[in-house]
Amino acid sequence: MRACVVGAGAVGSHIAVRLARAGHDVSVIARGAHLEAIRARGLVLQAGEESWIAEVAADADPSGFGTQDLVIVAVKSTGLATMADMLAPLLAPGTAVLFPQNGIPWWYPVGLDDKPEPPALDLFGLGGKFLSLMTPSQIIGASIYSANEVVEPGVVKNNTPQRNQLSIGPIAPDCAVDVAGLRSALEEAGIASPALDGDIRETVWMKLLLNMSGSTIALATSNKSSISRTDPELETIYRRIVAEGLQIAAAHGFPVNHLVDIDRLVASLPDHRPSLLQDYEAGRPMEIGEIVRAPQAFAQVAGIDTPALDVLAAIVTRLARDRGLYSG
Ligand SMILES: NC(=O)C1=CN([C@@H]2O[C@H](COP(=O)(O)OP(=O)(O)OC[C@H]3O[C@@H](n4cnc5c(N)ncnc54)[C@H](OP(=O)(O)O)[C@@H]3O)[C@@H](O)[C@H]2O)C=CC1
Ligand SMILES: CC(C)(CO)C(=O)C(=O)O
Repeated sequence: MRACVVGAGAVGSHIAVRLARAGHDVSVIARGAHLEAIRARGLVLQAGEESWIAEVAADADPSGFGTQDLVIVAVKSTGLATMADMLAPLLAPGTAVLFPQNGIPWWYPVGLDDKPEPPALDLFGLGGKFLSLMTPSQIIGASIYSANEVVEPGVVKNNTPQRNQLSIGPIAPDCAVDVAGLRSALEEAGIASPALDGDIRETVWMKLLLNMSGSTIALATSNKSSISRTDPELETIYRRIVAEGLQIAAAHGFPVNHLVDIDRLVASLPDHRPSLLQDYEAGRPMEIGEIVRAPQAFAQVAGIDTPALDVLAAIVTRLARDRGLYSG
């Protein structure tokens, strides 16, 4: 398979190295010192006791890579608009395009069946750009559980070597992608990708439960996600926000309570600085809109009170605005 990872940072580099190790023809789009290091020394993945180097083609400009079987758009949601302008040379009518962002994704309303109308979020405006480049039948929705960090240019550390899961699914009924084949390729590369019973949006909501709670608490307190496990008072807040998230998801047609074991969620909170905190500390634009404000907006249109989320949202939005990292 010819695969290009567009925006090979923490998550994208992890996937790129694993796919390359599994024998796929992988290229990456990166920039700055990270790009220079990949070109000079290869892309390094450290996972537990293991360390691998993948010699992947790397560039800041995708136009030389040609069309692909798979494009993984692994930038933050905040980088999607710019990246959309660069994607065309990679795309053929049969290219599968996978979006593994955290939070409510831009494609949420595309192909949504008879579920309640979502709120009108600015991020849904990205549909105009992407759907001029590809059809919904090419798009693979995704939700990723895999904790990664670029620890130095060219080197990515995986903080959850025991659990790396990329759940994927079509966003629309007329999907033209061999999703089962793609899942097998991911599994063979060492990334779990279980078959899903329901709509990929269900999985997106289940992941969002973790980020709207654990990532915001970690950001507000400058701690790893595990602080919501080791500090009893924060654990209480974490549980309240997850409960609120479950109500929001159910009100929007995704009742996932029976799939969520809150004690297991608490027990598995990773020793990892969540990407939201990584961005804050590095002074990069933050996914406050997608991870924090979006679930609030979904709650509002459904008439659901979210007192715990609202407190955290006010604090982390203030933090992000004060550093100019969120302007919504
Ligand atoms: N990190 C994690 O552990 C997890 C992250 N996620 C989600 O995955 C998504 C990706 O996150 P993550 O991997 O952490 O993000 P990163 O910021 O680490 O990676 C994105 C990469 O894309 C690069 N990039 C952005 N725009 C361009 C451009 N125009 N040209 C070339 N390169 C570009 C960035 O470069 P630069 O650094 O120069 O901006 C960066 O290297 C997010 O939605 C995140 O929430 C989900 C689960 C876990
Ligand atoms: C908490 C975690 C690692 C789960 O994948 C995550 O989503 C993030 O760092 O943004």
